[in-house]
Amino acid sequence: MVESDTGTAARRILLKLSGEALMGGADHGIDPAVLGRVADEVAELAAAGVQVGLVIGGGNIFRGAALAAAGMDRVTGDHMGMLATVINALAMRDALSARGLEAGVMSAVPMSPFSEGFDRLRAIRRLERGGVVIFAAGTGNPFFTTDSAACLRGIEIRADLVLKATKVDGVYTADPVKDPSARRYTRLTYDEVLARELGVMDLTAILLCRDHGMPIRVFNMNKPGALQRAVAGEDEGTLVEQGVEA
Ligand SMILES: Nc1ncnc2c1ncn2[C@@H]1O[C@H](COP(=O)(O)OP(=O)(O)OP(=O)(O)O)[C@@H](O)[C@H]1O
Ligand SMILES: O=c1ccn([C@@H]2O[C@H](COP(=O)(O)O)[C@@H](O)[C@H]2O)c(=O)[nH]1
Repeated sequence: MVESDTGTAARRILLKLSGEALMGGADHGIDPAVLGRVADEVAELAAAGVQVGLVIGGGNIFRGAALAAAGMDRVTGDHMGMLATVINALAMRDALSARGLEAGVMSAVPMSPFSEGFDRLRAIRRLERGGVVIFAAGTGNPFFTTDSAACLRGIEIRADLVLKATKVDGVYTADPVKDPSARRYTRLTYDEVLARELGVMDLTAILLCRDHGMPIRVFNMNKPGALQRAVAGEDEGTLVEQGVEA
């Protein structure tokens, strides 16, 4: 367990990693240095007794909406996007296994022999004995995203919180990549994110967390130590939860 005197330390987390962030400086694919650094951080958490479930996006390979905008059938595009998340999950399993962790991929769609199928109780048992579970293929359904999959799996495995690791420092008044004058929130309620349509996560995911009281912390995965601080309950990025005014 990671200790903190500034907040509640999480015992079990669902960590959502942006696929796009895995590209590093490239314009697609997986940068082995970024993959290795993230795997090191996950291994550090596991060694400290934190139970880690992972969901990785697919934006470094394919996104269904982008494929549809280029003329492809949307459902086929989403299937390709879900397959992209499986590729990322396999890469992460390899990196975690190389660090001595018991790491398994559980796919939302049958993918034998590449991956096991999703099994909630088996996932919880693996987490309880110190293993890491990577939930792949999103929710298994088109028209969803891996943000929703992360919140769904987080709720299913009874995680203490969902951590969204992304390329920006938290949730802002507007997309900070497009608007340099955007200001970061420290805390927000689910309803504030929904009412202000803050685009860092899809709103379906926020609704799901609101309905099940699952807190979400958004933080920058490229900031050294940010993951550890987020798990320790320290003031890092933006916390989205019930009933706390901004
Ligand atoms: N209000 C906002 N606050 C913060 N970020 C925002 C906001 N609106 C839009 N964004 C953008 O949302 C992005 C979140 O992207 P991220 O790559 O983490 O998500 P993803 O689409 O879930 O993952 P993937 O890269 O795998 O598709 C940020 O990089 C940021 O540019
Ligand atoms: O439940 C899901 C999750 C994802 N998809 C498709 O995969 C890509 C990649 O996921 P990101 O969250 O964008 O990283 C997504 O764009 C969808 O096309 C899905 O269909 N269902």
